[in-house]
Amino acid sequence: MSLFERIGGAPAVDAAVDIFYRKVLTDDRISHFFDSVDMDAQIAKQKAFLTMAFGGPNNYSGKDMREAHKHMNLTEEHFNAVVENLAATLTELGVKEDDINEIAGIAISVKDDILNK
Ligand code: HEM
Repeated sequence: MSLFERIGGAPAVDAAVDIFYRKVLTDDRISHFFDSVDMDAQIAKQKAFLTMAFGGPNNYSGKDMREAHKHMNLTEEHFNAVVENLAATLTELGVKEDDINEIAGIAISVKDDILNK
């Protein structure tokens, strides 16, 4: 069973991304990055991206991670804040610790791209 199926499929990813961005937008460390972002579009892209990253159906047609974040001057602290908000969201939704660790590992695997290193 894929990670996508284990955590509860599309309804679980939908719930997770909605709660995740609510947290991000109230997190002073990172909310400013989203000031002029169309959040409905962002939420849709993130749902498609995470679905693909978790081994679900691949309908992601957005930018690759390096291209998407290139001009933001993101630091390790920004990256860690995002992962923290994602892990807190998954914990709230009752996702098992092993699965959260696997998801954190996926996030870390794209870290150098996100930070443009
Ligand atoms: C594991 C880490 C991350 C993942 C998987 C991720 C994923 C994505 C995806 C899929 C997009 C849409 C790309 C597109 O427009 O086609 C995006 C855009 C964006 N990301 Fe991330 N991201 C991550 C980390 C971060 C961090 C650390 C920040 C800032 C704190 C950030 C801020 C943004 C912003 C502001 C956009 C919108 C760009 C725009 O529409 O102008 N992301 N991200």
